Amino acid sequence: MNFINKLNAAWAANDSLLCVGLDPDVERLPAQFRGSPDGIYLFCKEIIDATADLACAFKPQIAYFAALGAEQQLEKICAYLRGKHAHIPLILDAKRGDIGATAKQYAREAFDRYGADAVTVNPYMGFDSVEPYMEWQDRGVIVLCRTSNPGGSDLQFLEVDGKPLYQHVARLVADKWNTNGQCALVVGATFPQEIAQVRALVGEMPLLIPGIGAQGGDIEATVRAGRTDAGTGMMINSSRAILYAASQGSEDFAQAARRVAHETRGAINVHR
Ligand SMILES: O=C(O)c1cc(=O)[nH]c(=O)n1[C@@H]1O[C@H](COP(=O)(O)O)[C@@H](O)[C@H]1O
Repeated sequence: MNFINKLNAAWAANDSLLCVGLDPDVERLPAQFRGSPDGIYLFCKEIIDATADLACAFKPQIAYFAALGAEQQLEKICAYLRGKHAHIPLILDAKRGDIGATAKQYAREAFDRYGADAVTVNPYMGFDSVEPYMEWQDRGVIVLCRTSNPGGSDLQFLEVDGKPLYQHVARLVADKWNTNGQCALVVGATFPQEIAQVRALVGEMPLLIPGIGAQGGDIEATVRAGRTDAGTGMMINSSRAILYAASQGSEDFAQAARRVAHETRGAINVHR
């Protein structure tokens, strides 16, 4: 099943637009996982099992693994997801962007090494830097458009031909790059007005929307701006607010993650 079909199926099966982000910061892991050679994997595995029926996608962020030389644990997490929760899309958050020959290697990393259903990429270097990912026609290519961070405005808000740059990215991806129907866009929950602008430009294209939870994005405004007529169209990501939901020592971390994931899915669904 290709990425878009798998996403549609997961939206329906779990009645969820919530993407659970896997950003395992060793400093914040419960004590039993710190210092253990497989600790990151084991922590993420418990989070995954605690939230798999509440999520429409899982999104591991590669930097948390690469910084520690812990790619083998990421490989194990991806293999576990593909085996035990094969119906939930696996998005590798890598935000790659490079010349075509190098992009091909990044695509092999995301799709062959980690077996991801989709990967995040940066459009700054243009179509030939994104095209290599599209050779994997059954996978998703999720292009940064209007990112959630304040500094995203430095470039993405620059006016070009009377429109902010992020709108050109949205149009370019929707009208030209998405030849195989496998693209999605990243738009931050911290900018609901821009989510609405992007939705108006790209029709039903799925949007990956990080920025609720730890970054403070407004769930109601996000959902109202980004939903499609079918009440779907979004992968609304939360990472730290779910991973580190347990208050110091007083609550089991996996139960706390489940509680917050459940509340977040509910808060999203109220406005769909
Ligand atoms: O591509 C992303 O996932 C992404 C894009 C963006 O504009 N903003 C953003 O926060 N992200 C990622 O989404 C996650 C947000 O994490 P929390 O703020 O902890 O929910 C991190 O893994 C970020 O790298």
